[in-house]
Amino acid sequence: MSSTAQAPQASPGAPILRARGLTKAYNAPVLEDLDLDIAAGEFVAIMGPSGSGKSTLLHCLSGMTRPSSGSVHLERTDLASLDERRLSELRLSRFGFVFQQAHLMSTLCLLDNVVLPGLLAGRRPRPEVEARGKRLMATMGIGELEGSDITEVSGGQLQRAGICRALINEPEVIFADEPTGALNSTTALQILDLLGQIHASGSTLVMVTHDAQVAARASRVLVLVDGRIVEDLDLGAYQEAQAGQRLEAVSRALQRQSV
Ligand SMILES: Nc1ncnc2c1ncn2[C@@H]1O[C@H](COP(=O)(O)OP(=O)(O)OP(=O)(O)O)[C@@H](O)[C@H]1O
Repeated sequence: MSSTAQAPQASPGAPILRARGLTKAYNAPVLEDLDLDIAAGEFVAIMGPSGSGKSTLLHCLSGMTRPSSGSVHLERTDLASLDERRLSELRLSRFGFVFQQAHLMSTLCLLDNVVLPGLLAGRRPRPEVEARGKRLMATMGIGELEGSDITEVSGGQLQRAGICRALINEPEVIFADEPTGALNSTTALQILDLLGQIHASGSTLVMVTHDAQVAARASRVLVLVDGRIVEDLDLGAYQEAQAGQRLEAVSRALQRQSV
């Protein structure tokens, strides 16, 4: 087991995620010396032009990609201090992932797909994991589809199952990359409502989106341009009901950056 470098003792209200000097380059620089704190319970939307580094930022924050330099801490744990096995355990047990496509396994029924990360984590007995999977599927409105093959259900139902799978290990942070990008507008709204409920229940949510209307659901919007955060907008100042004002604030921030 590798040693786990730890940051100084976290104080109350300390960020759940903290990036310092985060830099990532492939052939060219993608993220440049980025500092970011995300507090527990925040719903952060990451926006910006195509190629600005949104997905790369999400991947670095979630330990899917290692930064070229700089650090990412989950509470007191420095992700860079973990070897691949420990990093993968951390991702499995403490993070949940929702992608544009649910990427479910075609050889498993929906329930078996949902519970798979719970079984892999090995923290709870199978019956307990299955009971949680069934509860999640019922909450997400797909309880009757437990035994269904993934080819028998709609894109929205697949995405609901993908969200259940992301929640199976009760993650501290849920990362979503364009979670509604492949859905029609009605289904997208339903999925956004579900993500909103998950946030309202206390989860931390970090979501990449191209869509200002989607970002307006967040409590905070980051605008990324050329790998730098050029706008950090607090939407928490607006009440939930002030949807129009939230959307205008996001649109103004994007216009300032000509995104
Ligand atoms: N694995 C990789 N190998 C090489 N280059 C990469 C890799 N991942 C991303 N890039 C490059 O990094 C840059 C930023 O990509 P990224 O996907 O983070 O941007 P984005 O803002 O999410 O874009 P989009 O909105 O189009 O999805 C792009 O130029 C991309 O080609």
